[in-house]
Amino acid sequence: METLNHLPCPVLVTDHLGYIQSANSALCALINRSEAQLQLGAMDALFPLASRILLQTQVWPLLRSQGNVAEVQLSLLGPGTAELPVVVNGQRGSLGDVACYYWVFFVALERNRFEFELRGARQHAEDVARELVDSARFIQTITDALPSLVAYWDKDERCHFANKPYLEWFGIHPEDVIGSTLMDLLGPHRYALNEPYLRAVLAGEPQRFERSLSKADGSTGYTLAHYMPDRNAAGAVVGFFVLINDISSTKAAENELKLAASVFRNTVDGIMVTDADGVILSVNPAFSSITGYSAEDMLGRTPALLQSQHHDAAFYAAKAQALARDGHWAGELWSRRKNGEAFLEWQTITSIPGSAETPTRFVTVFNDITERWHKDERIRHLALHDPLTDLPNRQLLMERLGQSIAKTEREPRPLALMFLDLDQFKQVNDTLGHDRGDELLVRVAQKLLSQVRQNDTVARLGGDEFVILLDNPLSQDYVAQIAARIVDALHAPLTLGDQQVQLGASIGIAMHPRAGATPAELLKNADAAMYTAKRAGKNTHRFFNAES
Ligand SMILES: Nc1nc2c(ncn2[C@@H]2O[C@H](COP(=O)(O)OP(=O)(O)OP(=O)(O)O)[C@@H](O)[C@H]2O)c(=O)[nH]1
Repeated sequence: METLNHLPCPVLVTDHLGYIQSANSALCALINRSEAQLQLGAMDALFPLASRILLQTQVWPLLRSQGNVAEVQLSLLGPGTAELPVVVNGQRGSLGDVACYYWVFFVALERNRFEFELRGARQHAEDVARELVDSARFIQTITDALPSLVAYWDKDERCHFANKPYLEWFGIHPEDVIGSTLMDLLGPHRYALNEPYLRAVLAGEPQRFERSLSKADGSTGYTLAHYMPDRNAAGAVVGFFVLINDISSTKAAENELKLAASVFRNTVDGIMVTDADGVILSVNPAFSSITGYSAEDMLGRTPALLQSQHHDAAFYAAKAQALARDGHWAGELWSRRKNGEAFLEWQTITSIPGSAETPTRFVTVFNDITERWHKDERIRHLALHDPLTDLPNRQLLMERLGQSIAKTEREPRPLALMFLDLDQFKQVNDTLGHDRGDELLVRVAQKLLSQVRQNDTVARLGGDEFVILLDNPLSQDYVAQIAARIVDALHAPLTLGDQQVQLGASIGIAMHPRAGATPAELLKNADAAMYTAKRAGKNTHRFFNAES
């Protein structure tokens, strides 16, 4: 019975009649009796009357029939007259071959404390469990509301947690995800792609990688994934957290930006970005190669640095006004390179309206069309000039004549048209050759130009026929003087190679408007007057006279 003494609660062993076989030290201490005093006495003696009645009427019958009783509230006689409330549990047992009964007492006070502690522990466990449930729900709710995909996988690659976006991305039912493996989720192909990162994170290395990731709906998103190792208290990796962000739109925007930056760098068009005050914020390499100004030259300056002398202040003012009104301007513009050379550009300026976050910007895109302009000019020139002498041809002469006539309608003034034909030119060709004839025609052109003013026109109609348009000559006498001067100048001997040549010229003059109101009329009548001069003996001039 020694073992009973190790028990912290009071214990009594009786025979089937209730005689005490043994009592442990906890019981002896409780009721302040020695075991010897108790030995072989009736257990009833340990209880006050009320408890004894309960024992005999309730407890023993139950114990005999069932073999045990539990949680019976009785009182023990304590030291003096004290009654100690106890809770009694009885259990049938045996000592060798003899049946016996074990009685275990819980002192109510202790029992209450124990129960209190037990209740407290239970409450605590419930609270912890509730907290766990609450925190799981909290995490689930929070992560479900995130745009990111969140999951947790253990070291065996089994899923313990996945938020709603994660489930939706992969098209998994919430019930199916917990416990499923990564291989189940990803399939062999995607698993193989992810495997290096899995190995690395399970080896304790956080992973960050970008990847196209197909969705359950068949579309593909561009993602940025993070794998973060989860370690236990001992530092061993027990799983890993997954955080995936869909960065498709950021990536697309990034790609657009990259493309725009690449266009900015590589386009052959010059690009200049200014702020609302026209201060240059950036220029591209093509800008520098066209203008000769580096980015360092231009940043912080204004485009005024490029202005040429080709346009007046009104031009620039009109351009600024159109830009302010329409947010856009396009046109040709002469500008100046760093080396001072003028160049023609085709320029487009677009204003990019600002917002609260972004200020207004002006983007100027231009290309150098000087060369094309020169080519066009050359073509235009060739179309309107005589290739041999470079004098205006018939078409240009008629245009200018038309313009001059139109001008006289606004501000009346005299116009004289001289038709000049060389005398005996054929002979030059015949005797000196066609090349010498050409040379002579060029010399004649030069002589004619030297006889007239800047705003007069000397044209060659072809062969040895020239026309001179005198714009606003002082008088008919003045015209006659010029004609005589020209005849004299052409009559002066010329040296062609080693030959001396003396030419003559016949000039017919039509005065506007008397000798014709239209270019064609004037030309026809000047031609007629020239024939009159030829008939009069050549090397002279005649005015057109309608009566003659
Ligand atoms: N060298 C050269 N000769 C030309 C050119 N175009 C026309 N001719 C020649 O110029 C001559 C002009 O003819 P005409 O005006 O009838 O001859 P002309 O000898 O001046 O006769 P008159 O005017 O009556 O004095 C012709 O012999 C043409 O072949 C040219 O571009 N170069």
